Amino acid sequence: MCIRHRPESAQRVPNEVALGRPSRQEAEAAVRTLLRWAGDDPTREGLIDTPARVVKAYEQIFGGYRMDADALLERVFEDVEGYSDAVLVRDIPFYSHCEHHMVPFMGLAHIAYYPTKGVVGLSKLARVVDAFARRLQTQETMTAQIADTIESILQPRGCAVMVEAEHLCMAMRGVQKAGVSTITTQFRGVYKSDPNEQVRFLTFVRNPKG
Ligand SMILES: Nc1nc2c(ncn2[C@@H]2O[C@H](COP(=O)(O)OP(=O)(O)OP(=O)(O)O)[C@@H](O)[C@H]2O)c(=O)[nH]1
Ligand SMILES: [Zn+2]
Repeated sequence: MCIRHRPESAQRVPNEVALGRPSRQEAEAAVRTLLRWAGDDPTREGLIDTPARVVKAYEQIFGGYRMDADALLERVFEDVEGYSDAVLVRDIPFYSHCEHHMVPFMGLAHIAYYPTKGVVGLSKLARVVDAFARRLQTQETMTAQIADTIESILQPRGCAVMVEAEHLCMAMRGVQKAGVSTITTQFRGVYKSDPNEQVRFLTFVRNPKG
């Protein structure tokens, strides 16, 4: 097993101090404002604890801003008998929020990479998905960020990421089309240069579970 060390400058966590993060009290007051704007009374019994609950929920669903995705891939297992074929982790469920409406989009992520100097713990790939999903996102940005992190930290021969999701901002408001699926992909290394690798990836992703 080996742990890679990275320079501070390589870490990609937004700097909360530089962003001037508001206090919890300020965040709760903002929720009360939105409740009033929506037409309800934040002082009624059913809503009295809601601002605190919303802020607590935001800590989790936007917890990705405080996750260092690069660090999640630091530990590599080298003792795998020279295994060097693709590793594909598919059907990773995620929940994110679109940066345009702050409304959820959710779906599945599929990730493959060709290891070079050992393999990474499988759960860590799912954690990388969460690190980017738990932020305000576009699906395209999230897909690219996952691929960028795997490529820069693991330096694999190739890396493929596919994300398929439904955006509630298209289902419950606006154009109101439920059940629409959006698919985004990023192919790097051999997955970019060799169309056969893309086909193999898509075949594994689509292969029915048996
Ligand atoms: N490309 C992309 N678009 C997204 C994503 N999430 C939401 N959108 C779209 O962002 C667009 C925002 O469009 P705007 O015209 O600025 O906002 P709007 O008036 O609320 O648009 P409507 O949703 O059409 O009512 C919409 O077309 C959404 O469907 C995403 O992850 N990727
Ligand atoms: Zn949206």
